[in-house]
Amino acid sequence: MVQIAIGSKNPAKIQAVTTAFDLMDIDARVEGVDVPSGVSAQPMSNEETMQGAVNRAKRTLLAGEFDYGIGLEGGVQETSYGLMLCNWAAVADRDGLVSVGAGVQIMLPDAVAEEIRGGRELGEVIDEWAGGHDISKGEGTIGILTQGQINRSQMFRDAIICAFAPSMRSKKTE
Ligand SMILES: O=P(O)(O)OP(=O)(O)OP(=O)(O)OC[C@H]1O[C@@H](n2cnc3c(O)ncnc32)[C@H](O)[C@@H]1O
Ligand SMILES: [Mg+2]
Repeated sequence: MVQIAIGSKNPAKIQAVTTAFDLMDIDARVEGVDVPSGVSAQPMSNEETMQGAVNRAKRTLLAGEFDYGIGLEGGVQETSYGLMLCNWAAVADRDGLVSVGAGVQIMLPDAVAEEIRGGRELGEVIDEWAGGHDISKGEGTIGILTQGQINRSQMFRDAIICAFAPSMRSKKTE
């Protein structure tokens, strides 16, 4: 059984890891560990969000006797079509290898984007905008904006599978 630590206690993130390993047919024990991301509470670019995921993955791996540390981070990226929601996954292993993968991206409504540009966190803004509570722990902004077609857990699940792909390939050639 593979021992996996995920650098968050957010249930949507923990669920994403569990489902990703189920889909990859890997027998895994998944534990949530609270670690700092080392980036802003609201990362403002793809690069900063990716760095947050990598920091969490590395720190999580050191938190116990784990085979892999996983970091998941949400953020935003300014584009010529407005502010996009972006999400990154990182996997760190005992050999010091780190790999990353990303989730689908979606345009944020102008009213939401303006609040975030003004310095607020998406989690709080989306709750207000959608009239919800702790949306970031459930369907997520992606769930709200896609009418539930894609939820935060599914989005991170795919990002994790992409981040884990190099490890899967190296296992096969061992
Ligand atoms: O406990 P942690 O793991 O930190 O979980 P989190 O929900 O805070 O998630 P992130 O730190 O990765 O996300 C950074 C910020 O963006 C918000 N956020 C990111 N993606 C979101 C989503 O899909 N829905 C709602 N809020 C989101 C989140 O609430 C934070 O304010
Ligand atoms: Mg956070």
